[in-house]
Amino acid sequence: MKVLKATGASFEFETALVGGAAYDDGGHPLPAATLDLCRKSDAVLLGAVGGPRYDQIQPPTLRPEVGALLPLRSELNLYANVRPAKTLRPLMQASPLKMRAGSMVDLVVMRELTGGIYFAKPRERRDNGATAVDTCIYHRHEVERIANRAFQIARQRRREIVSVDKANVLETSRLWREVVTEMAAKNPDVKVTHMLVDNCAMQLIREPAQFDVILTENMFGDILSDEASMITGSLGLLPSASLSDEKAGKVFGLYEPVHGSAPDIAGQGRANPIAAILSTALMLRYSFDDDRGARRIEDAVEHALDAGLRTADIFEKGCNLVSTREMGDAIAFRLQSAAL
Ligand SMILES: NC(=O)c1ccc[n+]([C@@H]2O[C@H](COP(=O)([O-])OP(=O)(O)OC[C@H]3O[C@@H](n4cnc5c(N)ncnc54)[C@H](O)[C@@H]3O)[C@@H](O)[C@H]2O)c1
Ligand SMILES: CC(C)[C@H](C(=O)O)[C@@H](O)C(=O)O
Ligand SMILES: [Mg+2]
Repeated sequence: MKVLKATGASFEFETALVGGAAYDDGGHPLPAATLDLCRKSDAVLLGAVGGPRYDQIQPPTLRPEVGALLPLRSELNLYANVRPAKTLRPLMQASPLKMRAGSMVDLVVMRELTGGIYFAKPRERRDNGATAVDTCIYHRHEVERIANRAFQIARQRRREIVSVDKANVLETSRLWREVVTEMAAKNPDVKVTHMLVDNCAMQLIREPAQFDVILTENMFGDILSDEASMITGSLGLLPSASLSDEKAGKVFGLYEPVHGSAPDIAGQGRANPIAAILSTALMLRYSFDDDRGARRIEDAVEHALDAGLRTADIFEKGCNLVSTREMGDAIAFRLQSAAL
């Protein structure tokens, strides 16, 4: 919010509880008032939910992830999850991969977000708990709509989609591949290839530069986006946009970092705020049709890094170690001074 205010544009902010904070307050991680407020808004900024304090709540449907984050995504129809991963120029050395041309990354994971094994039923225990069941279901229209968004995004980039699945084993993946193949024939301006998810996990480390758009289902996208983040240097750098259908030229979206609540470092001023800050840039780009504003935020982030500021996760010798707040302040300050 500090960074958005520093852009000089006018926003009306309202806040609402979600996750553990909402559970502590009223016994439910997604209060009806929070969902209503999201529905009435043009866009939602979300702070990560979850943490060890809430991992044992029974039933699991009252936990922050299953009881709040997933219902928010499905209730708001946020089926298209855009997760860009890009090597930032000042952080060329921050990747644990040996830096050579092939290990630079500039890709987008297009993750299907409201279907698959995260949502399908039955999901239950049987035999007094000794057997566990999760179900993976995909419908043709769910694949079509996320693939359509991937084609749109690819057209703004290098026009290459790698569709990632496990079609050698899973029936849902065979449907996925069938539908994407049909759609590729109708969109010949975009190059579409297919890759099995285990190979993709390996190729991301071997030569991440080969990827432009990775189109994939819910759980594979969750895993591959965390993997892609590390190629850029830290999970603390990766933003995400979860988008609904376009209505009357407007795209409703929820914006959050790819990372979680980082309980191991929470409250110590060590978390990198850049993933959250870059998520506000995606908000301007997708929900407010303000690409210039988005670029200004992205430039301010790069400026702070160019100035040598580093939170602990991306610290390198010779740089200036700063706290979460100091990094946020520096980025906001840059935006304010650039606006003068
Ligand atoms: N969108 C969300 O709300 C979301 C996403 C992922 C995980 N979670 C939840 O978060 C909790 C913790 O999960 P986890 O530990 O597996 O994943 P996590 O993403 O919270 O943390 C994984 C590792 O990355 C580090 N990290 C994460 N964000 C960072 C940042 N901004 N700066 C520096 N380091 C950072 C953490 O310190 C940790 O070592 C769980 O309850 C999980 O369900 C929530
Ligand atoms: C917290 C969890 C439910 C969530 C997911 O798996 O989608 C997170 O890992 C993410 O990537 O947004
Ligand atoms: Mg995840």
